[in-house]
Amino acid sequence: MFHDLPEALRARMAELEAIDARDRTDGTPHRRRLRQVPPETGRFLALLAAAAPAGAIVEVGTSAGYSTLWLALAARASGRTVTTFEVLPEKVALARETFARAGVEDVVRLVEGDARDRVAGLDAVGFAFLDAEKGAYPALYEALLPRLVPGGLLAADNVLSHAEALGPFVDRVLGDRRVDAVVVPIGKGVLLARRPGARATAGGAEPPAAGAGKA
Ligand SMILES: C[S@@+](CC[C@H](N)C(=O)[O-])C[C@H]1O[C@@H](n2cnc3c(N)ncnc32)[C@H](O)[C@@H]1O
Repeated sequence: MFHDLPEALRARMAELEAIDARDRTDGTPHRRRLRQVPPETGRFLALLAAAAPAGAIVEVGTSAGYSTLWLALAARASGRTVTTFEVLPEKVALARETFARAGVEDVVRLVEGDARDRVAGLDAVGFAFLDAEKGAYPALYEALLPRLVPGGLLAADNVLSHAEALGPFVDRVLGDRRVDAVVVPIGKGVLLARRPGARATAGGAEPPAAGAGKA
């Protein structure tokens, strides 16, 4: 996925990385800042999404579409699509520009509006990524969890950078018997939860051990 990135996609990623870095130092107001995941988190999300069981890839919090580009790589690699939700019209416009310029419109569906009103319409989610306002995480988690397929994954960003605001949510998920969860110290801290239920290997059977069947 990460080798030989299409030039148009690589160029838009680099442009958004530069805007995001500038935003963080030049006093750009919070609402206008892109507030993107760092590249290592993007790569991590792409690997998780590509390895997740069959089902849609869903993102809440598109901004200008930087993390969506990483998820689009996973979508291409695994033959699925990304549905991404963004509430601010100015961010929707930027994201549309990103997807057109990066050439990923065929694998990305951008939904405008508050995801809390819209995730109920989803089903069979293989991978979900939460990167929205922190106060919305508990409601979004509860709405998305029943929509995860068995073995489906949910990742939530900023759990270390916003440890105080997200602490109660993280504790609740870590103690939630409906999932297995862990905090991964990558980037700004990713809470990763898996809904149990799927067998570990395709077809539901373990591959034969090396040498099995030999006398
Ligand atoms: C941290 S930024 C997302 C950054 C993006 N994931 C990336 O890494 O490139 C959060 C975005 O979520 C959007 N947002 C916040 N709450 C939302 C909600 N309830 N539904 C949809 N979008 C939301 C904000 O407008 C903002 O653009």
